[in-house]
Amino acid sequence: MPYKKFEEYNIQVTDDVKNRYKNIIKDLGEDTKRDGLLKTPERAAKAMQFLTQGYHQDPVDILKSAMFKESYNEMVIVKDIELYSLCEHHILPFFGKVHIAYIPNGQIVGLSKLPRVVDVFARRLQVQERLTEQILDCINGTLKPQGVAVVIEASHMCMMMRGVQKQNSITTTSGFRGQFEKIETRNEFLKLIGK
Ligand SMILES: Nc1nc2c(ncn2[C@@H]2O[C@H](COP(=O)(O)OP(=O)(O)OP(=O)(O)O)[C@@H](O)[C@H]2O)c(=O)[nH]1
Ligand SMILES: [Zn+2]
Repeated sequence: MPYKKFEEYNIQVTDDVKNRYKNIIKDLGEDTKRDGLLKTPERAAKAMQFLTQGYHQDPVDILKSAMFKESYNEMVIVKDIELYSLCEHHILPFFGKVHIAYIPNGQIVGLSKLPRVVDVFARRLQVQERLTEQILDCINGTLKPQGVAVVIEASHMCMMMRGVQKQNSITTTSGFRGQFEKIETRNEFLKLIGK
């Protein structure tokens, strides 16, 4: 979509979501005319648009914008990438860290593009398992490295603030492609990220 059209669409979405939030706040028992709540529907709408902006971004374009020919063919690891996403079952946050490694196959990628790809997929309604696979498949399919590995460690607010109310459980998911399917390479990566 051209940028101007997208901006117009975005303003329309803010307006629609804002009106729905106003009803939700009322239904939940609050007074929407209370001073502190007057702008809340609009703020909440904009916050949710920010947190789901990944639907309108292309992670393949992001990677392709900074791929460079290089002969380096050892493991590249970017670890401890902060993650904030929304669980698709409760629309509550889950958050933690992502560790990514790849072994180049003639091309390297600008390092910042890896966290950017994480954000594109994280800023959608997600489950941790699918998020892990989407990051993995995007890097594998675009950069075509000799191998790629992704590990995510996250805490889910839906298990903390409500439901089972467990404060200290951490969920780990992982995925490995290419060279990382070999146990020695996978173990080297896990050792380097301290696992
Ligand atoms: N596999 C997976 N499950 C998730 C994720 N985020 C939240 N969930 C789970 O999704 C499940 C939804 O289960 P339901 O029984 O339909 O929902 P619920 O009644 O709210 O469940 P409780 O959370 O157990 O109270 C829960 O077990 C959540 O813990 C995720 O990223 N991956
Ligand atoms: Zn949840």
